[in-house]
Amino acid sequence: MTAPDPHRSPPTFAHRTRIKICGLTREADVDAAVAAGADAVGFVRYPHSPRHVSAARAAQLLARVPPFVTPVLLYVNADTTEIIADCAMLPGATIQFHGDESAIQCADAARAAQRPWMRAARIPVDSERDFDLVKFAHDHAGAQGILLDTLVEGYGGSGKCFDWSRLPPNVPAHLVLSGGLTPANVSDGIAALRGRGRSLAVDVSSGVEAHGPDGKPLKGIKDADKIHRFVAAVRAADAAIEFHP
Ligand SMILES: O=C(O)c1ccccc1N[C@@H]1O[C@H](COP(=O)(O)O)[C@@H](O)[C@H]1O
Repeated sequence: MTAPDPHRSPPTFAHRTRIKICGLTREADVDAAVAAGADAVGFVRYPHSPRHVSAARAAQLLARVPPFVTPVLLYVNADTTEIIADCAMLPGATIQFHGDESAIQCADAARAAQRPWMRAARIPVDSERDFDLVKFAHDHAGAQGILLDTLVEGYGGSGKCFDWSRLPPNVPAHLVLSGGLTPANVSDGIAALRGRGRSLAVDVSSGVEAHGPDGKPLKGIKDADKIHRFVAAVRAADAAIEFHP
């Protein structure tokens, strides 16, 4: 066997941006997300969302998910008792708090449900309004990650972007970029956010949904081709930015 050359330059690694596909309501869409290589699949447990699924339906969908793909349950101002009951039915799920919950409410509910949790930071689009993401990350230090979404009426899933360039350069948290991502813009989002947090993941819902014959989005119905193109765009962005340890 040849001895390794000590003068060879160290290997370079392409960073792997993790991917969550959210708002799944159908078996075919869960299968498409998994087949495309998604790391996480999201189920909306907010009754006012057009993508809402019951806990029983989430359990049916989750039953198809293979090992090493993380289910995520999205809540908006839900009761802790509901979250605990869901988590008892839905093994291995991470909790995503996407409403007006305080940091203490998030931490207490997640502790009671014995699950890791993410907190959505809802960033204003209005450039006059500041959002202190570093303070937000400190306030939610118990969160596994901070998910960045656009501040909209109706809490989320709007398909709208915020201005990525206004985020601070160093955020003491694992970041998940969401809000209006699509196969066309996700590589720009990754380039804008890479290196600003401890790690970077992306999350998409509207941007991989199907449209009806009238051109209107079919909320909760995904398009398998868009999911594949979204994942391919993320992988291409990763390959374009090499990471030197
Ligand atoms: O999907 C919803 O209907 C929803 C409702 C309430 C809060 C959050 C919601 N979705 C999440 O919002 C972000 C961004 O979504 P999009 O890609 O802009 O549509 C994402 O985490 C969704 O899961």
